[in-house]
Amino acid sequence: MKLHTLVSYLHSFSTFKGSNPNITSIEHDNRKVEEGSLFICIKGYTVDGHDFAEEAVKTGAAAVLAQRPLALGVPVIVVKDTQRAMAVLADAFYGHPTQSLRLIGITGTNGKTTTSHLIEKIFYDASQKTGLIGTMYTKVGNKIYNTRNTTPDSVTLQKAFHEMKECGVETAIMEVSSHALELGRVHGCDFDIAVFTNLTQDHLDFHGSMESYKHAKSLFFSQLGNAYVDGRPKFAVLNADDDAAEDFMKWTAAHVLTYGIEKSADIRAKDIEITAKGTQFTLEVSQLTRRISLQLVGKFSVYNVLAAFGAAMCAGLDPDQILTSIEKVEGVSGRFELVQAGQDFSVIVDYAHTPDSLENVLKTVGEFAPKRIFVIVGCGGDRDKTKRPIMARIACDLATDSIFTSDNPRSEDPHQILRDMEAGVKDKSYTVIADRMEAIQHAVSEANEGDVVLIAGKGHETYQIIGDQVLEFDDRIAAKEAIAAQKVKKKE
Ligand SMILES: CC(=O)N[C@H]1[C@@H](OP(=O)(O)OP(=O)(O)OC[C@H]2O[C@@H](n3ccc(=O)[nH]c3=O)[C@H](O)[C@@H]2O)O[C@H](CO)[C@@H](O)[C@@H]1O[C@H](C)C(=O)N[C@@H](C)C(=O)N[C@H](CCC(=O)O)C(=O)O
Ligand SMILES: Nc1ncnc2c1ncn2[C@@H]1O[C@H](COP(=O)(O)OP(=O)(O)OP(=O)(O)O)[C@@H](O)[C@H]1O
Ligand SMILES: N[C@H](CCC[C@H](N)C(=O)O)C(=O)O
Ligand SMILES: [Mg+2]
Repeated sequence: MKLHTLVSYLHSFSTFKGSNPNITSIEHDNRKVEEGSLFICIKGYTVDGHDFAEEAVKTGAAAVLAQRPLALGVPVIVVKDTQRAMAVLADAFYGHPTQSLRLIGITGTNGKTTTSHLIEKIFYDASQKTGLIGTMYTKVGNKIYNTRNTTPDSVTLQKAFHEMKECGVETAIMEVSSHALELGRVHGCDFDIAVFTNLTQDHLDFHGSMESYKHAKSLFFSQLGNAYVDGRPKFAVLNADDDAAEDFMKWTAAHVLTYGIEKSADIRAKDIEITAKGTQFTLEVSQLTRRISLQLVGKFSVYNVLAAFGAAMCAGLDPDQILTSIEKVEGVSGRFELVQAGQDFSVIVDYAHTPDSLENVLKTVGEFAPKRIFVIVGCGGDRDKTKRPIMARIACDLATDSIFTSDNPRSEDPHQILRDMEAGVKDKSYTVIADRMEAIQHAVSEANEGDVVLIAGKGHETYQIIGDQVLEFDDRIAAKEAIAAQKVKKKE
């Protein structure tokens, strides 16, 4: 696309004179620039992209978009907000892919990954070609790409949608994080269905307060558009049991479908029965009442299922077909995942890394655990510090044995993170073992027949980030190794 054509999509920019090169790609990282790229300078939290513009031009950038004039020998377009302009340009450069894709987004503190995987499974079973973007990976047709962020930056995002279009994807499902909403990563995405799971404490380091965290989430619904846009219906699927839903309902002009367990809702679950192997409940929606048998465990899983069901209903899928798909789902990687290594106690790996998710998962375990519950839990470094003492208290209140350990300390001192956790439980007993492998070994060596060991926080992650190092670490493998070593020890 020619530079002048591309730039014409921007509403306002400082006039520039100069050549009209062909733009071959859009990049905001100079290390990815190729001959003919448009390099976009982003002022980040760590560095300022403007400092890399010269390097980008040396590598072949044909033009630069910046927030201030730069003398570079290639056309420089100046805008007030390059982050916002990047979203507009990426959407245009890739041919507005989401205008002709069914796009379903899921936001909320917990349950985004699980719900998005459920929705993807439903559409896949309905013989649709699907795309998925989220915490675990980006899937385009049959191809899988690793992701750095739950919701990638606007260029990566639009590029993925474009690729989806190229390979015939009809429905794209994506997680929409609050960071993405705040930073405009999803500007330019034409969502058809916006799903809300819940709003509880997390990310206060970034948003500052629950109020502004909620505001970021609300943008998803207020920006959804009218009930019909170009003849396409727009839907907000909201969790009626979460207080925030009432406001989101007011702030969206789209059609609203609610789901819930406690309060009255369009889609309702009743008579829930939870066992270690699954969950049963009765689903009520308009004319349909059906007993559902899930392989997923916990009340929170019921919420995710209701949300996924609601989204699929909005897309016009057959309710019976949707429910058949849902009942077949065995689980999502790293979410309440059982580790079986021949031991006589249960080991569960789960991604609970917020107060609410930890409480939910421990209460769920409490529903069926006959004996002791060991929980191994840590809190991420460079993330919301205020959740640390709260998570420690939840662990001590709901488990019989709490072991505090490290969960991606990143640039922080792991011992300081542990001290922050301990501040919440001065009156309780617990064990602190900073090394995660040792913490798992400790729990495994203490657990007896019928006990449950819950390893929380890292779920599907296959790494431990300590300082700048990303070390290989997988809770599932660690647990298996610990169990095997324990068996050898017992034999000796
Ligand atoms: C706080 C935050 O969101 N940071 C994001 C931000 O990083 P940053 O502002 O530090 O970027 P930076 O390093 O200062 O770089 C500024 C600019 O210079 C460019 N640059 C940089 C270095 C260089 O050598 N050359 C160069 O051109 C960069 O490409 C960038 O355009 O922009 C990066 C590129 O888009 C993101 O990957 C990064 O996410 C980091 C990894 C992160 O940890 N984000 C978390 C907090 C986050 O966003 N989480 C949510 C999910 C949470 C949930 O699921 O609950 C998410 O959506 O992932
Ligand atoms: N609906 C829910 N309500 C509360 N807790 C939930 C819910 N669904 C899942 N959880 C808990 O939260 C953990 C994370 O779930 P999931 O990965 O689906 O959430 P997420 O919103 O994608 O998280 P992230 O923001 O880190 O990407 C699960 O392992 C489980 O413990
Ligand atoms: N999306 C979350 C994931 C947290 C996972 C946990 N293992 C941690 O590192 O804190 C975040 O980036 O805050
Ligand atoms: Mg996720």
